[in-house]
Amino acid sequence: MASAARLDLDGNAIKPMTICMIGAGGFIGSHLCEKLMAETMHKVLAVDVYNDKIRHLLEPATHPWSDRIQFHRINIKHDSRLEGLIKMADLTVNLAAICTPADYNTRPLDTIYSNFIDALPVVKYCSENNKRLIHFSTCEVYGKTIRSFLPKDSPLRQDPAYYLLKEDASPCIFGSIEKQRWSYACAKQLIERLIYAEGAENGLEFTIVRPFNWIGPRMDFIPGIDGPSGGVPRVLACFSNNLLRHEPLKLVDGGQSQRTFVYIKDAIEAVLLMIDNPGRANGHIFNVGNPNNEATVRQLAEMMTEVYAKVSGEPSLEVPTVDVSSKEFYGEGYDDSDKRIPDMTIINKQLGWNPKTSLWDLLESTLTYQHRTYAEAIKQAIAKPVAS
Ligand SMILES: NC(=O)c1ccc[n+]([C@@H]2O[C@H](COP(=O)([O-])OP(=O)(O)OC[C@H]3O[C@@H](n4cnc5c(N)ncnc54)[C@H](O)[C@@H]3O)[C@@H](O)[C@H]2O)c1
Ligand SMILES: O=c1ccn([C@@H]2O[C@H](COP(=O)(O)OP(=O)(O)O[C@H]3OC[C@](O)(CO)[C@H]3O)[C@@H](O)[C@H]2O)c(=O)[nH]1
Repeated sequence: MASAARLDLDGNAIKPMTICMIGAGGFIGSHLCEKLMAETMHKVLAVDVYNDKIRHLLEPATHPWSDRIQFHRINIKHDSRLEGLIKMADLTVNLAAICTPADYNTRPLDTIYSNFIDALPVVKYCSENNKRLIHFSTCEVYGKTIRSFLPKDSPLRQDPAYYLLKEDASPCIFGSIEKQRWSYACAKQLIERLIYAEGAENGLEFTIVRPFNWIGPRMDFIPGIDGPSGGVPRVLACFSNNLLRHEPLKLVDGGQSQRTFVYIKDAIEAVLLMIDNPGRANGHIFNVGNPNNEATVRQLAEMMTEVYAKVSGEPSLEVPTVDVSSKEFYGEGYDDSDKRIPDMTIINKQLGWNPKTSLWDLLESTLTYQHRTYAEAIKQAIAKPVAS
């Protein structure tokens, strides 16, 4: 239970605030709502079109926090109630977005509208009403590394100067326009620039978060169980689905791309520090990731296979992975970030935050959750005769 006397990083008592959280029903939103209800006295106006992932917080009405969370089923594309909610709140956290790579090249218009156009009124209402904004961008704004353009045998490829991603120094390197994969990153970059300009010209108090592959329970959906059977979620859910169904994990273009993965619960600690320490967070762009948890997608697949066998007690397949081309998996216009390691200087200096959980440990708790939540439903779905 939350105690009233929480202190910020400078030793001052934190005053309870009202937070308008847009996209509260998603993966990150659900974890942030949980944290705010369990550990703070802040109030949340939770805005989303869905609430399945936060239903456990909304019902029953006897929860000790039930008067501190309200769900508003609103599509921010067209709902005049949004400005009123932002005005009512001290802080707006905007998480709403289309953010699954399978959509970027196949639904580029929806992707650009969602990540840029739909975010515009949120920025405008915050700026006009002098309200603080924490906006969720992405590590994808960095695009590809400089390293990826160096010859394969160049010794410079080992030099962090050519791959470490720094908020205030790294360039944003995207592919050509027909590589529609970059529609998302480009829309996110433009909204970042707009927010930054609102800060510079109109005094908007903002913080921009660039998440580096946050993963954990409730991420996306399992196709055919709690999402469309033909849907393609992000890699954690794709691989979980393969493991649950005893199918080989599909490695796109050989699984050579590299990512750093951070446990959602570690990352949420960083967001809470931003919420509670406006003096240290305002005006900053923060990388939030775990530089120690780097793996190629192939290594991730191998580790998830090993961890799943441990937590499920089921033996792994003899051939646990299969190669697939990106064109076959994602369609025309896909492209990829080669490597994503966050520089941690700014978040360390401003908020003293560091991630704690190793890749093995975070996969162990996440796959335990996936097995408990989905294994039985998958068994039943597989056993059900297909309707003719
Ligand atoms: N999870 C990550 O590792 C990661 C990495 C980089 C960036 N991000 C960013 O963080 C944010 C949240 O990501 P997530 O992983 O929780 O995604 P998510 O898809 O689980 O959550 C997004 C939520 O926004 C809601 N939403 C979308 N459009 C809406 C609209 N028009 N009106 C109301 N609600 C709407 C969705 O219903 C969903 O619940 C996104 O902006 C995403 O780009 C996340
Ligand atoms: O079955 C699969 C699914 C994916 N891959 C490859 O894994 C890499 C990571 O994929 P994913 O996590 O789906 O997405 P990205 O990391 O590329 O992009 C996300 O990063 C942050 C965010 O902004 C929001 O989460 C989003 O854009 C990738 O290389 C896939 O090709 C696979 O091999 N097999």
